[in-house]
Amino acid sequence: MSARIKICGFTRPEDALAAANLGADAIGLVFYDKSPRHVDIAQAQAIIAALPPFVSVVALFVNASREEVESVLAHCAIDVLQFHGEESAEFCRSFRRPYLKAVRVQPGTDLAALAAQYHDARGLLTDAFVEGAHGGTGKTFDWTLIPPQLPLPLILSGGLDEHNVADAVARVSPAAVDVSSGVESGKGIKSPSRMASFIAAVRAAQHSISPV
Ligand SMILES: O=C(O)c1ccccc1NCC(=O)[C@H](O)[C@H](O)COP(=O)(O)O
Repeated sequence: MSARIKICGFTRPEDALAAANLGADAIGLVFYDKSPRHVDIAQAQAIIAALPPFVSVVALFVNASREEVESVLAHCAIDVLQFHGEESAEFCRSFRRPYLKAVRVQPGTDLAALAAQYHDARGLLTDAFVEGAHGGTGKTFDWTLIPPQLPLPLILSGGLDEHNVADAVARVSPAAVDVSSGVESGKGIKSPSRMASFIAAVRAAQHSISPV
């Protein structure tokens, strides 16, 4: 299986279209108003409208209320929910949509227990633990903290870029990789050349692992 690629934190339709044309499988929209990559519903609708078919749209929340999540679902064509805060499994599954649970990994994080807790998630997204931040930090974490066999698909995230993603794919064999800062020219502004280099690095790493 080739690693799928999600690029997160779009604020402009043209960047999302460029990502899709370069081969990204999914784009992420941040509905968290403390993020520099935050989008409102109107911005999200414009970004989604720019996408070609078969690119998944992931809506990201940090400890949002039920009403906030439902409002986004009512107004935007969202394929997958991504929860980046302390949301319970019961809350995550209550929307009856595919969801990802993000986990900020540090020594002592029990990923196997979290995979059991969020067993109906489409995947566990592992991100770096940075005090006071919920994501989008551009920081990596110690990938050896990831157990070799998790019962959920692993989406590797946190500080990935065009220089380290091939090594990450070779070491961790994730089901997917997720990137935000590492393909930007500024907060929320995605660089087409960095996105192209990132995607090429993932594909090259995959090819060297399984050439056919
Ligand atoms: O992107 C943000 O600003 C953000 C803020 C709060 C919670 C999550 C956020 N992003 C979530 C993502 O999926 C990022 O892609 C992930 O954290 C990795 O970010 P980076 O290390 O910058 O590649």
